[in-house]
Amino acid sequence: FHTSCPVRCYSTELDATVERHTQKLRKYYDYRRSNDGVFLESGGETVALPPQQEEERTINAEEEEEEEEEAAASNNNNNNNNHHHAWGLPHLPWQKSPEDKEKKKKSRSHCGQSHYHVLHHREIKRGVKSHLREIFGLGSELETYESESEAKKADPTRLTSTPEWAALEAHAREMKGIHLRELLADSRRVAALSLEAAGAYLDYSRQKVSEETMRLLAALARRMDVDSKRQRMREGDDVNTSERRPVLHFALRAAREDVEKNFYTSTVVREAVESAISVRERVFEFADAVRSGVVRTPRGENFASVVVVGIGGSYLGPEFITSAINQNDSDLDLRFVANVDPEAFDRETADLDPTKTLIVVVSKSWSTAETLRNARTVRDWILAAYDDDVDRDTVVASHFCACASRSVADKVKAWGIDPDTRLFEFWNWVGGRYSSSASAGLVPLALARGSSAARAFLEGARDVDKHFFDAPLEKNVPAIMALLGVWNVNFLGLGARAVVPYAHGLSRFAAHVQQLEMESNGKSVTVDGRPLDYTTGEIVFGEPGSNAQHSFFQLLHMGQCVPCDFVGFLTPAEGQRDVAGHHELMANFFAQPDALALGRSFEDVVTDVLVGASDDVDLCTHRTLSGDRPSLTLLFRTLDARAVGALLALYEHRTAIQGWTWDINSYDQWGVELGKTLASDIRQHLANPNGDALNANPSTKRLLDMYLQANAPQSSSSWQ
Ligand SMILES: O=P(O)(O)OC[C@H]1O[C@H](O)[C@H](O)[C@@H](O)[C@@H]1O
Repeated sequence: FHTSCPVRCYSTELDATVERHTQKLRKYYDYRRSNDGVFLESGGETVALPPQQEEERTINAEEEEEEEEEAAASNNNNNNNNHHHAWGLPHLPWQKSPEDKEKKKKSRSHCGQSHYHVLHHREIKRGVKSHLREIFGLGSELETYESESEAKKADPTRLTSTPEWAALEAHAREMKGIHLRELLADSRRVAALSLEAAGAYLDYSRQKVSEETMRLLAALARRMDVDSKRQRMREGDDVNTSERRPVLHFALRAAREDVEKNFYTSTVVREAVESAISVRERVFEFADAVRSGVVRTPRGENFASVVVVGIGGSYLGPEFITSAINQNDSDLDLRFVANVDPEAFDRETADLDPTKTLIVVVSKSWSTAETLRNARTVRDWILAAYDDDVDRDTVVASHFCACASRSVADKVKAWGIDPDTRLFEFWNWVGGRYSSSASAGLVPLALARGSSAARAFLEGARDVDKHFFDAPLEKNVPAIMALLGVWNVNFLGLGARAVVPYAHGLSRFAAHVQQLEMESNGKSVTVDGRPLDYTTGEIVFGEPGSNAQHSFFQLLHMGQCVPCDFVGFLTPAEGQRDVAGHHELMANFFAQPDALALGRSFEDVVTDVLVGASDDVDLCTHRTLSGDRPSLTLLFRTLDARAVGALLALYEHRTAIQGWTWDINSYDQWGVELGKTLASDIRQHLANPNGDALNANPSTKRLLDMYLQANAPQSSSSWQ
């Protein structure tokens, strides 16, 4: 309780009482309120903070802004009135009544995402209060507790209380009013807002930013100590604070030279690099032996296919990298079975010969229910294909290998896999979604595409690691991408992002980035447990271009504004000789960002009618695109293993910089645990419906009854 108590978020008058109980709690109650405002005692100094609450400030700012917008719109309306009449447009009610404004104000407080900030804050506050009541026997003192959230809001260490945050809020009001058409007309801007590093060229001139915006964002990141957090990661400190471990996935692609030349100096990192190299070499040796037929099936035949069983980080990254790197030689046929739906297994294995299939089970924890179930299904499938001529243990030992944490070696052994030869371990300093450069990604990649492709992949990632650790934030590709995300989410209110690679090989890239970012940065408390009052994380989705243009791009052009990452390649992918086809693809790649940014003005559409190119006056408003929709362009030379490694590392580091700026831990995922626990109770209930009654709400009970009825022998269930 003492070290994790979130009470320290709140101002309190409780010190005197609490001190009677424990001296240690004192540091959690260091706020004082006075009638003049809020005072924070910090290191013996008292800092006065303005009494106005942040929520009020935001609402006032928004109102001012709205009034400005209304005034601008009304001017615009007067200027354009002739158009409206000439083209028969409906009257547009620019002016809002005072009642409308009042209604809007009411509905705005605690709506959308901020409802959840308030909810989480209340949840913790309620818990803390009952904790104090039960453990410390506090009673009437808690009355004062109700008003303490004001002090919390004025905590100057909180991201939203920093002067840099306020400066960005003010700056955003200015930038919102400048259309991208105007910004893009400035020829100096492209040079200022683009850079090349580690084989990647980033153009972010189509973001709604100026050089000043970037300066302010870097200042915010520095205020949040991003530079020193990055250094702490590089030195192997426990930056994953809630799990008390370092975060060292960059060590997985380091070379010995990086240690010898003191790029990495700490003992922790040096040891990590050494362990990574030794497992990596074992992986490559094994993969080469399988591919060359030295390692064979129990019947002495060559393996023809590989089935990788894993889920989440043990699936999405490995699938992304292996499908992106296509060597087009005599590759082993590679399949992934992730979903616990039996259909996944059936579909992926229907055309495979089990006696010639090597199985790679990827699970860091070796306890993920879906993976263990699928692994059992695969084992049964293989065993069933053998007559009694080969003994069961030999079949499992020959057909299976494992990528898992060393700490679960016993469980791997119990499964029938020899931990000394067939376990390719990774360490607790590699998070699941960061394990593509660990054995989780390297075993499938080296088996399917060869060890030289896997080495090139690691080198591409290593180039980015070096750039990431060395370059200042202003010249750092992943840092710039990260801060643009913060800008869009927190200052422009754009919480989603589309990732659109113009390369068929990157079909699974968006799914990987989705997990990487959403699991890393979707958090509700700061690293030290304080409830957040700002949004973190981005809603990431995507499909490869040009397919995406024909599915969700309509909304991006005319509906909600969703910033996009466009990823493209200057030359066709390795082995692809259809250059004209690549031109066709890239014509779309270059066109879409401009269509989003520039849109199509009403005047332009009207001109079509005037010159006779179109005769449908009624469609003028339908065909107008307001533009001003931000995107960034990321270009690589060609889609090869090196570029895939670079892409992987860029997005990993982007995620880190955002997490540090948002003051959250990007390396835990407590949110996914609850669902697993509930599923476990339900699983038991489904296996034994007549056993102990399930403690569930009426809705779930009813749904389960329907389910059990439908699956009962001779079911006659109906939906009524
Ligand atoms: O590799 P495993 O231990 O099987 O974990 C597989 C996945 O399951 C979890 O639910 C996590 O949300 C993921 O981060 C993890 O990658």
